[in-house]
Amino acid sequence: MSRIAYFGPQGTFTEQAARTLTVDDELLPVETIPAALAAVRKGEADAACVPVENSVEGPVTATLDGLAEQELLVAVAEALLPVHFTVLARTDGEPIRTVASHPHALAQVRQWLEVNLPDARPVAASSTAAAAVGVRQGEFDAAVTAPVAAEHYPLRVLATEVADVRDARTRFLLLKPPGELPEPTGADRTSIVAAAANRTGTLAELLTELATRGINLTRLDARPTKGNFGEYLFFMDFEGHISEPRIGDALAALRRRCSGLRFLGSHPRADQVAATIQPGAANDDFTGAVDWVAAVRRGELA
Ligand SMILES: O=C(O)C(=O)C[C@]1(C(=O)O)C=C[C@@H](O)C=C1
Repeated sequence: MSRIAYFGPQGTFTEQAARTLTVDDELLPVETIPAALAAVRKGEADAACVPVENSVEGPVTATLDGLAEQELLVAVAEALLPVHFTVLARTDGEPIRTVASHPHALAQVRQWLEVNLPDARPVAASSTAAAAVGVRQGEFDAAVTAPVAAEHYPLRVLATEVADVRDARTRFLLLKPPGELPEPTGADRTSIVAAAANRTGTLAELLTELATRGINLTRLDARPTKGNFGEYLFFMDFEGHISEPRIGDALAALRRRCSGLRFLGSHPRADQVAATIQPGAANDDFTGAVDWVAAVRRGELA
């Protein structure tokens, strides 16, 4: 049985994601995303489950920063959850003056709050479930939570299915120390973080390495290096698996071009969308071309 640290406490969306990614494993709630990553790095957990991006609010920066720093962790699986919220309130019927949640959650219900709780002040909490704990303890009057939080925290259900944007989704990663990679499935995602020199055209050069190999980018986020203005780390997700010749070829080219490159994993996509393969960019095209060069070198082909 593995120990999975997840961004908790109990009743977060991340707990739901961890349950879809694990079977019979021990789930360990921790208060923050850095704490979940640290638990794996310190050997207190075998894997960590954390959110990485939301279709409305974009990247979860604590996860990106945590993956760029310290010992390497790689994603071995992902989960995609639909995101709509339940609003839980104190049970004494007092007016609601504060409404707490994770900043990503508050951003996804801004319009709903303006219409339905116009007098309530939004307050950032470390997670949606931590906000519910805060309401139980009398710190806040209401919390914007995952639907499952209502089962863990006995509070008054003020509203369900709350979301400014229908069909919002959050993607979660299961992260482990480097080891055996998941098998390729044909519908995989590879993630990297690249440090590039601050000069004209570097980002375009990196993207061109993918584009010329017919590799479809699925996410691009820039995070500051926290040093000089203008210096960024580029987080890229693209279709394909490192075991494929076309992806290996692209990674080798990126490795040459970047001042620093971290491989953050190749794993099956939760939506099972198969990679788009451009003409001339199939794995057979890459291996065939390498074989041809070898034959020419041996003097077998003109
Ligand atoms: O606080 C939680 O419940 C989380 O799992 C975090 C998180 C996020 O980081 O985006 C997950 C999904 C929702 O988009 C809102 C919050």
